[in-house]
Amino acid sequence: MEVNRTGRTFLITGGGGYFGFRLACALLKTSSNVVLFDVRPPSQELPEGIAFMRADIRDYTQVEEAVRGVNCVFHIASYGMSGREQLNRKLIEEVNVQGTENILRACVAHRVPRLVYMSTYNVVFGGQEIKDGDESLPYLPLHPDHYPRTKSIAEMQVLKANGSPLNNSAGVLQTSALRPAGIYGPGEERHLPRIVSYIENGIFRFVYGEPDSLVEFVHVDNLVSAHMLAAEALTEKRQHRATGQPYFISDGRPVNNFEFFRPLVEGLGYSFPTLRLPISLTYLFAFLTEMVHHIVGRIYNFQPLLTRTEVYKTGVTHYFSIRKAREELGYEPKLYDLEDVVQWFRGRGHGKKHSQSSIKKLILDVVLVVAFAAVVLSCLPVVGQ
Ligand SMILES: NC(=O)c1ccc[n+]([C@@H]2O[C@H](COP(=O)([O-])OP(=O)(O)OC[C@H]3O[C@@H](n4cnc5c(N)ncnc54)[C@H](O)[C@@H]3O)[C@@H](O)[C@H]2O)c1
Repeated sequence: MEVNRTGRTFLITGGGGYFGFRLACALLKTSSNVVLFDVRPPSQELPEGIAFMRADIRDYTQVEEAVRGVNCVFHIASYGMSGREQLNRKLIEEVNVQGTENILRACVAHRVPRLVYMSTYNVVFGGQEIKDGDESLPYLPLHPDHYPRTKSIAEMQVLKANGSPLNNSAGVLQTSALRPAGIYGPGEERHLPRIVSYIENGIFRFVYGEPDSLVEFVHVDNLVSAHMLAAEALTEKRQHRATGQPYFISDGRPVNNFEFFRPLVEGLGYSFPTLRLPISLTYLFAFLTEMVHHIVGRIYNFQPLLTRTEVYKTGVTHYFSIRKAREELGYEPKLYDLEDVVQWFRGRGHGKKHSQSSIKKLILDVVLVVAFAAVVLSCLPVVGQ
């Protein structure tokens, strides 16, 4: 790893991921040195001025080495957000909780004055309806699964560490936490490829929940600007305005989850589904999928079609005010749509080219009908009680 330690140096944990790399490229334009810290390298080539360190936040020695000489840490690395990752409790705990402890300890020991933590909506949301919530909402006392529980613990650790005296009386550590909505943008690697594969494989045949249920998204570049503003707002120049504070960050436009993706479905040449299922039935289906994964997952760790958490994250209304971020950080989201995402997928050969064979379609229909019949049948004893 070759870094020029003169000038400002930013360390991005999880910098090999989609968001971390995008943030790094934006920071580079401000003539800063950037170090990416990740267990995997970014999928794109490293521009000059960005260094990559292959390392693990669970290893304190590696974290210590990375933070030396750094002015600000963006702590983005995490594990367990979606799909089968959500079911690996041990790794989720180690990366999200112990990893964050290591980062904070190393910042104090090596006199890093600023840290911005990438948190999530899910520290306060666990499937209950929230309309125009704000930062006064309490942390959810009981989390339905490990990812939000550990993100919540980590966020509390980060905000509690605010004001910690740095080693050798070199001032104090200033911290802030950003809680973003679901991230989208061209090249996004976590949600969009999975959604596109469901569309292309004919699995996206139904939507669920109420048509007027609302959720939120954030374009990657709006989120990048929020991170840069938060880091600025931890400096003396901005009167340490963001110190010890959490902020909800989104595009500021609540939307129905499935309607949000309509331009992607149609832009790739597919029809938007007309079948709408009750959320309770979909939840039960997700529960059964998780049960099957629990039994079969040790032999074949398949990607579950949907988990219960994903069902309520997409089907239950929850959106938050970005007023605090506007007022205190100066955050002003730009208007984006899914057009660049559609073009990104089209540019890589995606999009409907010919109609699916009727045999394949028939088999898929039968599989889906059987799966849902199993869900309905499994409800019957409960209904009869
Ligand atoms: N994707 C979203 O919609 C969304 C929404 C809200 C919050 N977030 C938060 O954004 C951040 C990025 O999330 P993501 O999952 O979407 O992106 P991601 O998977 O692209 O980034 C996470 C990165 O962390 C790295 N990482 C995992 N374990 C590590 C370890 N032990 N040591 C070092 N690096 C490690 C991964 O290799 C990966 O590159 C996370 O903190 C997540 O909680 C994401």
